[in-house]
Amino acid sequence: MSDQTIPQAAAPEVGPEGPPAPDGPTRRRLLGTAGATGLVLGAAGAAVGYVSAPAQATPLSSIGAGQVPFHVKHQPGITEGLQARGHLVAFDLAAGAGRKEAVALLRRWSETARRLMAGEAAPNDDTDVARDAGPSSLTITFGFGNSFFARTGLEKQRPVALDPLPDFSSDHLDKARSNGDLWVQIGANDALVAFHGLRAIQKDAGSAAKVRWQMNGFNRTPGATAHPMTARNLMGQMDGTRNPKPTESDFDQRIFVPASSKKDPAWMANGSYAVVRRIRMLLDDWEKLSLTAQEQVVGRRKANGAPLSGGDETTAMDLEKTDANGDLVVPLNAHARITRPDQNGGAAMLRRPFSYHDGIDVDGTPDAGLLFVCWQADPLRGFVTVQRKLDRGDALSKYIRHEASGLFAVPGGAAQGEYVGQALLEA
Ligand SMILES: C=CC1=C(C)c2cc3[nH]c(cc4nc(cc5[nH]c(cc1n2)c(C)c5CCC(=O)O)C(CCC(=O)O)=C4C)c(C)c3C=C
Ligand SMILES: [Fe+2]
Repeated sequence: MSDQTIPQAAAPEVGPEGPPAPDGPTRRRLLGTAGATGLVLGAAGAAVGYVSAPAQATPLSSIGAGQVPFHVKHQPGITEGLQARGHLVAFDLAAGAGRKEAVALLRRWSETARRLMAGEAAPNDDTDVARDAGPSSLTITFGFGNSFFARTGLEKQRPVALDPLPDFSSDHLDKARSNGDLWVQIGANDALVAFHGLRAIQKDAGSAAKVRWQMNGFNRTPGATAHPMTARNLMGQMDGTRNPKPTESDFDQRIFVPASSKKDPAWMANGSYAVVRRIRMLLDDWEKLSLTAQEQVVGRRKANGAPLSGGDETTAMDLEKTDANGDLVVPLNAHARITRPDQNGGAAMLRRPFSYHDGIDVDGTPDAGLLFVCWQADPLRGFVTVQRKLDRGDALSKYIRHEASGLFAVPGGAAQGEYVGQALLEA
């Protein structure tokens, strides 16, 4: 199994003629051809309807061609750059389904994920939704919730780290949209490719599992701005500046379970724990604040993400700096101050969220915010430690509401010929 060293999804090597094919063009090559050619012809010939694609190969655009490998040390969808579109979906095993059905399901899901991530058709009944696109950096990531283990008779394999998250005073959680036996995260840089993945995963579930909840999210399209590495959230802030970087020496130790872990079961080696929170943003209240007030809430400049103590986005925050009146320039309750690892006993997590917008309530309030997904080797030391601190006095808390929650054990990536979770299910 190869090491996963791809901070951004890589485009496959596709020459002007497409990838070499031993016995004629591959399906993906044809898909790319049809997509690109159809686009050009479609613009010119809209009045005469669709034109069938000629057989010459035309390379996919760089976004369509982005491909993330499936058989890697850590599951895909954790360290890759943010994707433009995301779907989160949780399933509960059906009544009467147990370990045997779970094995078959994870086998089906893994094969579907492997194929779709390579830009191939789904194994059964492909819906053709992504026919004209490449893999568009599709990732499909699988996790297990606390309730999965009793359902499958695998209680002894349940990680202690999956103990339910504590209640936080600011929680407004909807139980029906929280947790679940199984969790799947689907991300891609194209909305149709992502939906295609979601539909295939749902169809694969068949009678073995039923959807418990499902959420849709989005991020900026790659290449759409001059600051490709730091995205903005729906409050307009640069969000992700201080994320741990794969190049840092302690990155793996903070984000992934080591094979030598004494507190995690062996099947979690190279895995990670995902905390998922649907956090609504109270945008009407937030947008009434002046720019200065918004910056005081976060502790960073809105325009460029620089700390209020000065410099640019990457400048270290000076926590002690005072203004002419002797007041701290980064307020004591500023979000970016109190979430820092050095204020939380070293607690760190990799935040990899999607924004969401689920329409407008009857009173005109947007149902919009953040599908906050964070990754860590230990959720108690990571998310829980920081959220407890935020619960005690985060200036941002007046403007957000946690509405749903999930905690999932995400095993390491599947080796060639294996399926995700095999080490657990065949333990
Ligand atoms: C419990 C963990 C966290 C929750 C929940 C959370 C919600 C949340 N955050 C923002 C906006 C920003 N967060 C920023 C930094 C930041 N946030 C957390 C943790 C949670 N945030 C951490 C660990 C950090 C990094 C701290 C550090 O290492 O210094 C920032 C600043 C820029 C950045 O570093 O990303 C912003 C902006 C929102 C809007 C939100 C809920 C909707
Ligand atoms: Fe934050």
